[in-house]
Amino acid sequence: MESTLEDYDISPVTGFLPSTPPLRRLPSYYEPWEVLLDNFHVLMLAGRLRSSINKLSVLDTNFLKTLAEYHRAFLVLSSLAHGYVWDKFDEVSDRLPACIAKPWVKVSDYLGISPVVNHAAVVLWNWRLIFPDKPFDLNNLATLFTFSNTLDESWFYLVTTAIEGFGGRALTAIMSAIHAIKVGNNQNLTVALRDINSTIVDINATLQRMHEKCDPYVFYWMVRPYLNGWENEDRLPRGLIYEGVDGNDENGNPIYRRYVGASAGQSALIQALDIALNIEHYPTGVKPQINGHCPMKNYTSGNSCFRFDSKFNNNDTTEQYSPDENNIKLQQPYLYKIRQSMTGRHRKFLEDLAKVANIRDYIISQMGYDSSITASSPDEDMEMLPGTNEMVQAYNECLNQMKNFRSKHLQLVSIYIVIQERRNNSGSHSNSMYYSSINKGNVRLLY
Ligand code: HEM
Repeated sequence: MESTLEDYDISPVTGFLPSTPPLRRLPSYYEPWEVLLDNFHVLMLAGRLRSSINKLSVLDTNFLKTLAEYHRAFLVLSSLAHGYVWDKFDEVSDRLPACIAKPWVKVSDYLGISPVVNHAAVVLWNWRLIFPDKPFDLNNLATLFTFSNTLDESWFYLVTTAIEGFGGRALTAIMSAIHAIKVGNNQNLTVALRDINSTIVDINATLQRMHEKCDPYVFYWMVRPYLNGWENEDRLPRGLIYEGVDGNDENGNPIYRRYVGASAGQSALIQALDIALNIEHYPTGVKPQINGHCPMKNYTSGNSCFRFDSKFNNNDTTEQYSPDENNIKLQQPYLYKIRQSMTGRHRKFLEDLAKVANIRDYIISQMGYDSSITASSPDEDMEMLPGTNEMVQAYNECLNQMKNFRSKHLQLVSIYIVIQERRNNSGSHSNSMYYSSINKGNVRLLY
């Protein structure tokens, strides 16, 4: 791994969030974008968002200088692009004009992400402190932009932003755990594990607050449609044309791009915790062939699950600590795919972390456990380690809290998606042309 968290654009205080609040306005050259965003909701209501965007000239991204400016530009362009494509009062557009598409692709390339709305745009780079002199806290956060102009949408993002805010503590503790292992200090490892545990406890308590101010109806019908991408999307079966970017194929037909939209599954923080604790995701139906189990997390049509890598109980430490990249890639396309929506530096952090994350392996080797403890247990989501040793207990507590996270999250999926979807299927929204057309009976995997 590179030496410090900062090398990966990670703050030891704010984690994957920028260390200072995101920029609220781009330099004056980009005022035409900003003015459109200022007027986003009124223009959409007046049926003039698309025509106003069509009138923009193509601006040069070379005037963007700082990382904060790139983040802001990505948020602005993503918002305008998704407003343009999914305009609530118009037919879906399968083409994005060059004035948005060209700079958006350039900004995305710079950041190492796909040109489609993502977790980084709406969560990591979309907040401000209401009282700048007061601490970062859910009760002191506001969003910079929402598609639906509702408080519910703001709350939906801000709960997730607040969760990301625990990243500084979590990642610092993960790094200390890895260091403690390197120097063989079990006491420090135990302390670090307790710190990791306490951040997951805080994450879970914050996740629970989603219900407070985000109405499932508003989320499902008014927010989620804008967070759609253009992959496996009924209304954009071929994807989206980024005009002025890709040109035509050999037959003279325009080239389409396909990307999935935003999901907090793109949170590098949750993946970092999984990696550090040796919890791994597998998509539905792709159970690993090695021993261990893969309990299905029932996200209706889009199941996602996690398990431990059971290679850990091998005394050959070289094997233990060097995951087989090909094996992982084959088994975890889901995990790798959503990483395309993380910035290049954050993605690199997860890759490097996976190479050195060995907490579970280390504890097992210290405790002298034999291979029988890796046997899968069909009734358990997470395989706790046996024994009352305080280091083992501290590790097991982390697992317990991750289990709690998944269980609380599953409840959110049920309330905010599955139940809403059922209502849709039962026809309770059938009087709305718009709403009934946006989801034709499919439960989308992403928000
Ligand atoms: C109303 C709130 C939420 C809903 C309806 C929701 C829905 C979903 C759905 C449908 C998935 C499966 C698609 C996918 O795997 O990308 C998913 C995955 C995921 N979501 Fe959420 N989510 C919500 C809030 C959150 C929050 C606040 C977080 C915190 C960071 C989060 C973290 C994750 C993670 C890490 C995954 C990947 C699967 C996993 O690790 O278990 N979600 N979410």
